[in-house]
Amino acid sequence: MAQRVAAGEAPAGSRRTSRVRVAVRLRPYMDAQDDKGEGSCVRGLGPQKLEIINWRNATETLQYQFDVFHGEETTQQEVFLTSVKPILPHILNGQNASVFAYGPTGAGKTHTMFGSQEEPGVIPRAVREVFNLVGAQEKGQDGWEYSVGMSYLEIYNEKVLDLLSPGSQDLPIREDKDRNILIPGLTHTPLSSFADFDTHFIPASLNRTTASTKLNQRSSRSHAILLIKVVKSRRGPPHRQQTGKLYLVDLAGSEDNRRTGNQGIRLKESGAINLSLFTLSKVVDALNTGAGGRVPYRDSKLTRLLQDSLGGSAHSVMITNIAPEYRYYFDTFSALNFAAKSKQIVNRPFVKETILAPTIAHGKRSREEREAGGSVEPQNKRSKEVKKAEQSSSPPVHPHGSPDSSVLERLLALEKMMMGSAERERLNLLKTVAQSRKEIQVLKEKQKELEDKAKMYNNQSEDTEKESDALLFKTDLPPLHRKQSTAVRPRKQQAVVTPLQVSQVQPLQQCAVVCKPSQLLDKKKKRVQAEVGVGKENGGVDPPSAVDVTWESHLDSALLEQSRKKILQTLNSGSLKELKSLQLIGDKKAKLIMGWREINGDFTQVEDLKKIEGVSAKRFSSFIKANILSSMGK
Ligand SMILES: Nc1ncnc2c1ncn2[C@@H]1O[C@H](COP(=O)(O)OP(=O)(O)OP(=O)(O)O)[C@@H](O)[C@H]1O
Repeated sequence: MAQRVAAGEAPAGSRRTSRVRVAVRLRPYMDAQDDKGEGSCVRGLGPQKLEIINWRNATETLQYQFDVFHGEETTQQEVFLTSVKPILPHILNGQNASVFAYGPTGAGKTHTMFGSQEEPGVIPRAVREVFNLVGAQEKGQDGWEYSVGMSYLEIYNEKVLDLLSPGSQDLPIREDKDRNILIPGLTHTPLSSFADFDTHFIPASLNRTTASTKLNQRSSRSHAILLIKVVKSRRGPPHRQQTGKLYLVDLAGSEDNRRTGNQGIRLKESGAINLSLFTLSKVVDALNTGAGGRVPYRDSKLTRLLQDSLGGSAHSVMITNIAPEYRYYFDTFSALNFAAKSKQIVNRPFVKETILAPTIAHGKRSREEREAGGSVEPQNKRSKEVKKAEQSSSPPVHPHGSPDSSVLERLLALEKMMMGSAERERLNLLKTVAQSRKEIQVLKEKQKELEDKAKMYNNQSEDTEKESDALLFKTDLPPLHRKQSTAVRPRKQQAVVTPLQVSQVQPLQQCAVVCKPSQLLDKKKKRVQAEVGVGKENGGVDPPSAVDVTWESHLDSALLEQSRKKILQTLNSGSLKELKSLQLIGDKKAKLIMGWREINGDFTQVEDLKKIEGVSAKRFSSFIKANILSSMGK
């Protein structure tokens, strides 16, 4: 039976909760994945750093730092040597370890973990190394006897299935008194050598659930978990035994169902996949921020199973796989935010450098050119274009080439969801009354600014509009940029470069909230506001000020704002009981809110409540009125 190393035998400091080491691997750019020929949206900056274009502003990049960054040209051998080999000796000392590949579908997880005959991945290399280490110990006659064995399972739709015994039922996960995680009924096969491992592993891998999705012909629909157990027994008395476990995990892809084209069974599968990955992200976050709070291992089968090999005294490495093509932008951005808890915005026209020189993206530049870091275009032409692009101010990137407001909405929600607990606490503090008042003051000023600009905009003649369009189209930018320039021209009016972390306060959106009826825009202004993207930023939801405000007009705008914030706070962090304490929210609605929150993260604004099943616009109006009035004691 698995027995973890006694405290006295563990190397000093190993009983601390370990951080999960995070490596990022960028797979090579593939023409076939880039039908628009847009090039890469992400690139490496060194052994730990990379940058991705900022979706809010194409003239900026977001830089991330990780424990290790494996660039496009990194070999399987290098990934293994840097990220995996160093943790393997711990298995022979009765400690646990886990290596898991995370990332969007099609980004290279299976390649990293399994590889191919010619380029074997982490799994075959790690198992071979375990046998090498055991062999070396036995040769050294250290007084211990070693035995190696394997189990192999998949978690599919939250069911634990034995890959060494296909057709088996969902297996239970248990914990013994020493907090070891056990799976009664799971096949354990003793192994005598690496060749022996291969004969069991290869056919069992074919039992894994895969399917073809729009993004990957052979997409893994389950989390595949290989367990290698090393049991070490003392030859002579006193007879003691230590067990070390190594989990090698190829996670199913994190995915956006709109892109994968998933429906029916595929949609159900990805619901389960995304939920367990979301829990994994919470676990990794809790371990790495060391907040000392509850680590939510029990919230999914995947994290429950990995509980004794993730955090605690275990050694864990997460290899986040990402793809460079623009069509993966949203997934790459999500994966990076999952993996890193900090990032930096840098003013740097990444897109211009990449896209204006298509030969770079297609890998056709000579080695000298790459090493020199120069572009194939004449320097003066490039710098002119860069300048033009900078002047066109803050065009947001439209990942996957479509200016879809729902994608923007999801990016905003994602940023919010990915924030670490320290930032959450900071935000909670921000929500004190004093702070709120200050914010409202700023927002009022911005509101005035917006109105002035809307006025100015209206005064512009059609001719001027045409003229400026012509100017924008005169640039030599490729189609993507022209499209962006047109689509986002009105955003010039809010070209504020803010760190992503403060995106909680969205000036335009909040301006709408503090509007008084007397300040309401007339029809023409509303049209302009729609053009400047107020509705889009809010995911197409009407700004509340533009709907029913008659009763609100009698109330102090600061108090109104405060009440809305309070309601939003309850929606985002309230328990079932607290949610039910809201007016017009019963047990069913409270549960639906909790479910929505679990899948989509925080509500960005109270209007998001309309996305909950059964909450019509009318019902929402009654809800907001009842709750605001009740919070004011009227
Ligand atoms: N580093 C790499 N070098 C060369 N080819 C790669 C690399 N990474 C991935 N590929 C190729 O990209 C394609 C997709 O990779 P893979 O199947 O490993 O993705 P995945 O993340 O496991 O996807 P899914 O989650 O859908 O299973 C495969 O054809 C694979 O061979």
